Amino acid sequence: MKKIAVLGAGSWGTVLANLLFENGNAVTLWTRNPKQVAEINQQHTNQHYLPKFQLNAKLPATSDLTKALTAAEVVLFVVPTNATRSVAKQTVKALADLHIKPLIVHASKGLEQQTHKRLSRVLAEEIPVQLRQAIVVLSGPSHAEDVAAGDITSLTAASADLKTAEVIQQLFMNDYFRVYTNPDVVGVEMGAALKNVIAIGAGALHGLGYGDNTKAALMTRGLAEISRLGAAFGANPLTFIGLSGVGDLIVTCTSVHSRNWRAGNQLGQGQTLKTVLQNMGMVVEGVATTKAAYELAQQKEVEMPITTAIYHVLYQQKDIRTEIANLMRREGKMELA
Ligand SMILES: NC(=O)C1=CN([C@@H]2O[C@H](COP(=O)(O)OP(=O)(O)OC[C@H]3O[C@@H](n4cnc5c(N)ncnc54)[C@H](O)[C@@H]3O)[C@@H](O)[C@H]2O)C=CC1
Ligand SMILES: O=C(CO)COP(=O)(O)O
Repeated sequence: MKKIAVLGAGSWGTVLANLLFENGNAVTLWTRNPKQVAEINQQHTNQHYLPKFQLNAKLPATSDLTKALTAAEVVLFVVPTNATRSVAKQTVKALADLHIKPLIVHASKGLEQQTHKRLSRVLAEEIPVQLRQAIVVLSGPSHAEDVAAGDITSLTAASADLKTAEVIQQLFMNDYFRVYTNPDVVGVEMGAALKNVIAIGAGALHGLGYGDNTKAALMTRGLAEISRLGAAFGANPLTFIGLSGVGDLIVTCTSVHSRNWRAGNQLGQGQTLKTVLQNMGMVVEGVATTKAAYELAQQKEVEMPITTAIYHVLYQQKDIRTEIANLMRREGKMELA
């Protein structure tokens, strides 16, 4: 049993907080939105992010960060990628004032827009080592809606410090939630971030009316790109055939729960990116990560034709069908090169 602060009450933070609570931990869920706090504490629901889900009536929420962090042994960050640095900055003073040195975990999936950094690096930069223990990344194929329904789910806890990853593994495991460990933090975070880009592509193909062959081709060649860029940053290529690679790619490219897939689907049906993002009401991580991935690929001279095509559509208003045609007209290649 541990004292845990979960920071972020979107769909994923809410479900993870509930799961950790029902696993017997003392959990406090933090959100900046006082109305959401009142709803969680009084109705035990979070209608905007998780319609129909009834939370454990004893799970407490607060908008007071210091209160959430009091005596915390584990702090779980689950805010969108581009909010992680600012939330980490806010925790630092509280950690110092409270004289605590918790384990740090994050379960978000993206590359920071301005710096293109992975989130474990962002957290390591913002939270000094004297205020924290090791950092663990929790990732894998896991839509909040399915976990809320008790669907069997497997994830990976990645850390350079495997002993700490094992602590986190034990905290989350139960009859429907199985966690593996992995020392390859780079591979796990790159797989998690980059699959969102390919999921936008998979949704777009669906919206345009393409069939299963096309989607399988996109996912497979998308995985080749993810692996190439990840390897250029030192990832173990085998990580990409694991839960945070192909596993998460499959679920995000095929599930109607995926915000990235749904955004792509609507783009494929002819809606503008602006309208799609306005109507989603939740984070679509793949949009910012597409730009980061495109720029990293240029920097590292890694070939990422699908990511480049998606970048053209999202950031240069190029036509999706023309981009698909251009991809198909490239010269023939060796598959494993
Ligand atoms: N929803 C899911 O099924 C899964 C989501 N994830 C990842 O978890 C992360 C969070 O996703 P969701 O919970 O789905 O997002 P969401 O869009 O459902 O909710 C985001 C939450 O963060 C809060 N927030 C946004 N900006 C903030 C800021 N600047 N400061 C403080 N709080 C802020 C919002 O108020 C909201 O409570 C993302 O990186 C996503 O890729 C990972 C696995 C599954
Ligand atoms: O990461 C996820 C599932 O593993 C969630 O994907 P979306 O952000 O596309 O909903």
